This record gives sequence, C-alpha cells and structure tokens, in this order.
Amino acid sequence: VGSASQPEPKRASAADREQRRGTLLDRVPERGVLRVCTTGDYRPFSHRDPKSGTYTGIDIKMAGDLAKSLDAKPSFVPTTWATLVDDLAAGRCDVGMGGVSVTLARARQASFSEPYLTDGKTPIVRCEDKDRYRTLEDIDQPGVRVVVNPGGTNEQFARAHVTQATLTVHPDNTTIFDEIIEGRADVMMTDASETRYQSAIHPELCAVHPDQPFSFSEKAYVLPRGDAQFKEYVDQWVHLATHDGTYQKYEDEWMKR
Ligand SMILES: O=C(O)C(=O)C[C@]1(C(=O)O)C=C[C@@H](O)C=C1
Repeated sequence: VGSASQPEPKRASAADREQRRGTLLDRVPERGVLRVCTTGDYRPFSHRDPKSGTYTGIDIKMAGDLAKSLDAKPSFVPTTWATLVDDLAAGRCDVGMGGVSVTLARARQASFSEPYLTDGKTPIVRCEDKDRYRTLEDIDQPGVRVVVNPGGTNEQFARAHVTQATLTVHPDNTTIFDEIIEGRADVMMTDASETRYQSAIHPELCAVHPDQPFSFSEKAYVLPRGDAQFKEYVDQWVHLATHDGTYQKYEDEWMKR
C-alpha cells in the first residue's frame, strides 16, 4: 500500500472553500452585509450613476429589501455580463441581481432563484422604422445594421439569428440606444422590458410588439451552487415580493419616469 496509489488531493476552489464556511443564510446576517454582483448598465433593473457611483433600479431596490430581510445592508460589487457568473462562482458576491436572464449555460455554474419576470427578445428601432422591422426575416436582410451589447443573452440571440444583416458589437450598454437614435445602427433586439423602458424615455425610439417577443426568457437572481438553505430562503422571499405587490411597486416607479 504505497503512497503512489493515493490520489492527489484536489485543491479546493474558492467556491468550495466558501461553501465549507456554512450557509449564507447564517453568514449574511452574521456579517451584516449582502454582497450583490450587478452590472449597473441595465435600466430599469440596475443603473450605476457614473459620477456618484450610486446604484438605482428595480433590482437595486429588491437587493435592499433582500438584505434588510436578512438584517444586512447591500454592498454592490461591480461585474459585467461576461463575468457575472464567474464572479459569483468564485465567491466574490452572495447573489447576482440586475435583470439577469436564466440560461442553461449559467445554470451549469450557478443556481437561480424562482423567476420574478417573464421576458423575451424584441426589436427597438427609430419610430419611423417601426413597421419596417417586425419579423426576424425583416431584420436579417443585407444592408440592415443590427447593434448588440457584448457578453449576455442579447449577443447570443443576435449571433444565432443575424446572418445576412450587419452585426456590430457596441461595448457600452449605457450608450447603445444613441447608436440607433443618431442613425449609426437600425435595430437592437433586447428584452421587451428594456425596449418598453427605453422607448418611454426616448421619444425617437419605438418598441416593436413587446407583448409578442421572438423568444421566451425569465429573469431571476443568480445564487451560488450548492447552498440549498440560502436558495430556499431567496425563493420564498422572491415568491412573497412578487405576490404582495412589492416588485410591482418598484416596476411602476421606474416605468413612470
Ligand atoms: O445576459 C443577460 O442575462 C441579460 O439579460 C442582459 C442583457 C443581455 O442579454 O445582453 C439584456 C439586456 C441589456 O441590454 C443588457 C444585457
């Protein structure tokens, strides 16, 4: 029985080490801080004011409520769409919030809470073009300029459906709508919730059939894999907040702006 037959001890990943410290359901109240990964570039869910660094949005309000329910204060950890799930899996935050869509690719690395919103991709265009770009076929034509933000489900959707039109990746999601308003692009396909919000604040922009999006998706909060107690708690909390009018109140506040 030699030591050569012993398997090499596997180095614990940061996520494994996090998990061994026990459930976040106990650790967050002990710490008094809920660490929330958020991109800050996606109104109406998560917006970071570039001057003050302050976060606002529907999911920022929700994060405050979730933290409060755990006797904690939220601390926002900046992330990007491409790195959100890695940041969570590496234990840099306790939850990811801010208009995140459930995807199976993400579900391989992280857990999701119960969903709080149904959504799907739909076009947003200059209002003069609103009858011109109604179907994917209308949009995917040579000469049509489609613009997309990188790293999230919008890019995945655009890469799967845009083969004839020109696809440009615009790196900054906070300025992407100006590309259409100012005529450098014609169409963006994004979440119906976002097209409703952006068309409400920009009279030049129209959301095309936001009630009948091209795809089906759900928004949920991203949670660390393997912490069943914490997930069960967040699920209960989401269930209550989406049935007692709390979520609706925050959505109404944002959509009135
Ligand atoms: O990746 C996701 O989960 C998102 O819903 C984020 C996403 C995207 O799909 O790229 C959605 C809309 C915003 O315009 C920016 C990012």
